[in-house]
This record gives sequence, structure tokens and C-alpha cells, in this order.
Amino acid sequence: MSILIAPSILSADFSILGEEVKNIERAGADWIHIDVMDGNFVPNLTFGAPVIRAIRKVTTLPFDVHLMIEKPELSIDQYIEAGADRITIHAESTVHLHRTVHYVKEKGIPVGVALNPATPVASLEPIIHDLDLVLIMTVNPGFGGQQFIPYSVDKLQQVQQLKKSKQLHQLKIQVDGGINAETAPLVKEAGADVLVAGNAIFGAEDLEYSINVLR
Ligand SMILES: O=C(CO)[C@H](O)[C@H](O)COP(=O)(O)O
Ligand SMILES: [Co+2]
Repeated sequence: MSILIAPSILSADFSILGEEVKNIERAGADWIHIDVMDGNFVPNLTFGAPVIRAIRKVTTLPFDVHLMIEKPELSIDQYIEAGADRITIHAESTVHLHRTVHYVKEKGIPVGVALNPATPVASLEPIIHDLDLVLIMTVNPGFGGQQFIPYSVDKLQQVQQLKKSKQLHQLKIQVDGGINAETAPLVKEAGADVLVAGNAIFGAEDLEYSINVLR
């Protein structure tokens, strides 16, 4: 699998969000990573379905929607209707993880499960064969521009082993948080297929160069 780069628009300039999305598409992004935060599951509030619907008009790139919200099962439909092409939910955000994963699958789009830094990889074992993607959070979710947590590399290796032992060839392993020119080689070496990056891309002078450096 070749490495995919998913810029997180959390670090974009919200006052010109449509332009930022177009620029990132021109610069060679593979997916647009959209961080939906509810001010409850994480201590920050970002955007919801109306903003997703608005930027859906300016790009054909896949929308990778990362839900950091309590009880995602209550609002998944609105993100899909707004234009999400894939949805990732947090294992810690619902007591009905299996049901919610299958709900997204029945809607016909790829589904991922994200793990916070303190959530063990073993918690994925009963469900990993149902997933299209596993997201290992490499920072505590809630904010852009944080420092990469080194233990994440061990967790990535554990997911990679699980993927191999269960022969889940199509499963994508994604990382999110503190990914930059220094940490990208570490996570790729440990098995990451999809790199999310906010500050390292939107904070750079040359978007295309920053994407190429990560890739
Ligand atoms: O999910 C997220 C935070 O919860 C963001 O996707 C992530 O923080 C990306 O930003 P950066 O690359 O600047 O760390
Ligand atoms: Co994210």
C-alpha cells in the first residue's frame, strides 16, 4: 500500500476554508481529514455537518471524517448526508461500538475505529476484522499542534502484528497528531498507511513540498 496523506483542516484558516481545501487538493493531498469535536468527548468544539456540506462543493477529494463526539450513533446520518466518504469513531465514545461500526458499514462507506493514547490495542481484537481502518491517536485528541507521543510507535507495531496474524490485507492503519518530517519516518516504519497532519502542512510555506516531505 502506498502512503496516503490526509491534511487536517483543523489547522487551516477557517476564514477562507474553501480556498484552503482547494489549495490542499492542488498540492496533492489524498484525503481531507475533518475533525468533528463536540466540546464534550474532547475539550474543544470545531465544526459539524453544515461546514462539511459547504466544503463538499469545492473538492472531489474523499472526506475522512474523524468524529470526536460522545455517542456518535446519534448523529452519524447527518455527517454521511453532508458528504462524508468515510467515518472514524472513537472506541471510547460509545458503549455500542460494534453496533455503531456495523451501522456505518450498512450505509455503504468505510469505517474506522480510533484509539486514544491510553486505550490498549487489545481492545480492537473482537472487532478489527470488521474495520476498514484503525486510527492510532499519536496525541490526546482535541487540539492541533501537539507533541507526538513516542509510545504510539509500540502501539502501531501491535496493530501491524494483529493485521498480519489475522491476514487483514485491506485494513488501513492511520496516525493522527504531531506528524511531521521527524515523526513521519517512525510511523511509516511501524506500519502506518495513512498520515494525518495539520500543523506540519498548513503551517508550511509550500503546501506541496510539505506533503511530499511527509510522503
Ligand atoms: O484529530 C486531531 C486532534 O484531535 C487532528 O487531526 C490532529 O491534531 C492534527 O493536527 P497536528 O498534525 O497539528 O497534530
Ligand atoms: Co483527527
